[in-house]
Amino acid sequence: MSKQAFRTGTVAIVGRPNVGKSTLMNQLVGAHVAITSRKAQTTRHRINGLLTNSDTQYIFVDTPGFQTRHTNVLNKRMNRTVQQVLSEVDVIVMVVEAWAPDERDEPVFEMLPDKVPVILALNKVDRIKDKAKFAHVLTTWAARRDWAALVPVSAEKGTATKALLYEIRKLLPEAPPIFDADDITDRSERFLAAELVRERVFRLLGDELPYSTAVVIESFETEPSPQSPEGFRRIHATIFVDRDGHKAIVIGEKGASLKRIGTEARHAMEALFGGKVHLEIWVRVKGGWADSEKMLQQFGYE
Ligand SMILES: Nc1nc2c(ncn2[C@@H]2O[C@H](COP(=O)(O)OP(=O)(O)OP(=O)(O)O)[C@@H](O)[C@H]2O)c(=O)[nH]1
Repeated sequence: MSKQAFRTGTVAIVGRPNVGKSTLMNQLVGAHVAITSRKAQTTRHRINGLLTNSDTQYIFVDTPGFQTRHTNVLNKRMNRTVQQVLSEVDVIVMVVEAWAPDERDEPVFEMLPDKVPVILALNKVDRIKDKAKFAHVLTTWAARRDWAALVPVSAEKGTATKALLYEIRKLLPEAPPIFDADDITDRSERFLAAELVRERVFRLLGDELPYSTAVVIESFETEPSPQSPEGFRRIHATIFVDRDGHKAIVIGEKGASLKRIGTEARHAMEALFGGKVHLEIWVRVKGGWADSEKMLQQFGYE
């Protein structure tokens, strides 16, 4: 049998909050996920995860801060960024909940570009009881646009996620891999953990905090865990800012920003490291850090 041509391409996973995007991403990329913010400079977009197997490299790109709930100026601008990213990927996977179309899916649906193939992943099928109703949901979605495929999945149980990868592969261009499969193994988990927190700070607050933050991992402990062979990690990080005003921005109203940074960074760490993570983040003001060579070294910027 002749060997299949290698395929490499970019994939964006979109969907309204809580439909299971992170869970799906974790299932798809498994242990091979790589957050490679430095590497990301070699492609046009930031990378959320990477899966390389014998014939395909899936590059899952980040769609920063897609917001449907609030429509302030910043969010509108961020949504334009999302649209830009979506128009440039090879494949889009739109995730919805399988039991019924939901009007909250509409803003995401409306953002889908015409020129990029879109796969509809109907997630959480493990909770489907009424098969006839589900068939109706499928037909309703099928009529809405020319989907590349409709794939019922359970991100949580891992049902049909292989089928989804198969459908994605079909739509990727023939090309050699961009990343080595194990390119990041020389990066310590500690380093990656700091990058993940920093990435979230930039992703959520980048416009307000240009380059004035640094992240230091104060402690990083891995304990054995009966629930997971990869262990349980306790990570304590500090976000350094150089002004009190910036500290307030990072923390946000009633701590909302910091909470979101923590939750998203923790999800990303769990995807990357494989086991559960307990993440604690503090914000400290350290004036002028960006000008101090000693501090820069301490923060890992040579
Ligand atoms: N029953 C069931 N629950 C699922 C499945 N996939 C995800 N969930 C649950 O749905 C909830 C949301 O999952 P997430 O992966 O955090 O969803 P998300 O779309 O990334 O959410 P945001 O980060 O808010 O955008 C979690 O409680 C998951 O456990 C599934 O296949 N079946």
